[in-house]
Amino acid sequence: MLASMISMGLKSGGPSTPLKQSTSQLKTIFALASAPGKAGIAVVRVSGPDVRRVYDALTPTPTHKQRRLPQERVMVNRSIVNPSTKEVIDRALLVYFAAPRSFTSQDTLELHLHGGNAVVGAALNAIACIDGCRPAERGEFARRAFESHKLDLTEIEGLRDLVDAETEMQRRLALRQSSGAVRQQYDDMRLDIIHALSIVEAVIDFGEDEQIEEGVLSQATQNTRDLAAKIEKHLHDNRRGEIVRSGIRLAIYGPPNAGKSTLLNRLARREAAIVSHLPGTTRDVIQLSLNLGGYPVLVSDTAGVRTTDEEIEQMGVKRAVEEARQADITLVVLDLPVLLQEGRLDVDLKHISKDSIVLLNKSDSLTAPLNQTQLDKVKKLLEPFENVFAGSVKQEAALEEFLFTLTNNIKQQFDIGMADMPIITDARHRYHLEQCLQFLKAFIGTPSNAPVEAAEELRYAALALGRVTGRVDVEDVLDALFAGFCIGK
Ligand SMILES: Nc1nc2c(ncn2[C@@H]2O[C@H](COP(=O)(O)OP(=O)(O)OP(=O)(O)O)[C@@H](O)[C@H]2O)c(=O)[nH]1
Ligand SMILES: [Mg+2]
Repeated sequence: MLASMISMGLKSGGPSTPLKQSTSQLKTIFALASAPGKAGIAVVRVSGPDVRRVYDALTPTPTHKQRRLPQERVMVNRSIVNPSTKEVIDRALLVYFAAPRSFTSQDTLELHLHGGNAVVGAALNAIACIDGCRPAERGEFARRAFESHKLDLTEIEGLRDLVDAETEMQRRLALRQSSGAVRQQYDDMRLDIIHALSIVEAVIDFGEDEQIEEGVLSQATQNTRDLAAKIEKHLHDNRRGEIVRSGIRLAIYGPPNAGKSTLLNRLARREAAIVSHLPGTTRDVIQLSLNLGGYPVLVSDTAGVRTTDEEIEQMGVKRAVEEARQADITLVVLDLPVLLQEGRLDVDLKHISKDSIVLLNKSDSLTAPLNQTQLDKVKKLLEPFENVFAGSVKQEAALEEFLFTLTNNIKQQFDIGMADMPIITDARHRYHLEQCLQFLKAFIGTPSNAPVEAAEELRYAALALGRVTGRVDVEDVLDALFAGFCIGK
């Protein structure tokens, strides 16, 4: 019986009541919402309790007409005036969003002005003179959206990432997160924990006697085990979400003179790095951002690795090794003719990940195409590397082919297909999810005759998940759950 009541309780447990407005929320805030500088349009956003007054002050109305805010969500054309001088600032389009149907949940007015610096400056000055208004702090509109429970932290982070997205994959990831899909998953997991917690709480209150249906507690433990396994799976996502969000770090690594900087320049389509026939040309790490197949890639060209007495070059080599160590992908570039001639690797690849891609460069300067014996020999030298390609960064077709392979490799490693999109896009999420998992494991390991301790572990687990979304009100939800119960009555 208890099980069915709990599920009823879960359904009836609606969202907790919104927070009371803080003093700062009682002020009306305003800011330029579009990018600063000249543009066709500039959008100024005003939000807070004084929006009606701002509208009245900025739009002159013939005395015989009653002042009225425009219909919500309908664009209207108005002359904007300076309330003190009555001078017309601009003829603009205005949209009104009535509370709570706005981004901040408060009354909001958007002014779509002509996007000139003087127009925007005059409009902002005019609003600043209206009582109760002040310029918004960084992120304050989003903060109000969060505080009014309109958005949770993951959705706000998603919005921030959507604005920052430079590539298609970043956009996809951010859009999914900003539209609440990630929040939903965390909320579901949190609800599972609270469900288990309510059962353990019932055991504490009433003991494991006839009032609690047999098997309910063991079912809750099993559900928690399933949840722990699910969280573990999320944590083992190869950090795809975090990496795609911040950019995949790709290090070009190899001995001097192999063509590393030439490759970087071809990728950048400009002379980003100095190229010369002299070994040891590159000393510092040279970085640039690229978009490969929709994935953001931060490419680093590094100094050629060799033993040297030259102090500056030694520093460069150290940096190169460090860069390869930190990279998500390493691209090893070797000089193929030299490799064939010397019959041995002229760079130590022991510490380089075996998933790295190896480019055997300068195939164009071979006197004859690679034969099978040579190929086998090279493969043996490069064991256990499997992603090995021969080509030349100086030949357009070969370079295109190599880029195609590289992009596919990136797609495979960092795939964020719609079906299996990672939910962790931030180290913050990972930290709290790891914490949650620890508490769940502690719960699973707690003996059944210690329900108080077990409940405590679940409570912490729910709090850890709540920290991801910014909802830490376990008690609220428990209250709502228990309101639907009739245990012991
Ligand atoms: N024939 C041929 N020459 C190449 C190719 N790639 C690079 N080179 C030449 O090889 C020389 C060295 O190229 P870099 O790109 O400076 O080599 P690097 O690996 O950056 O060298 P360091 O900075 O010294 O580590 C230059 O003269 C390039 O023009 C290639 O595919 N074919
Ligand atoms: Mg170089």
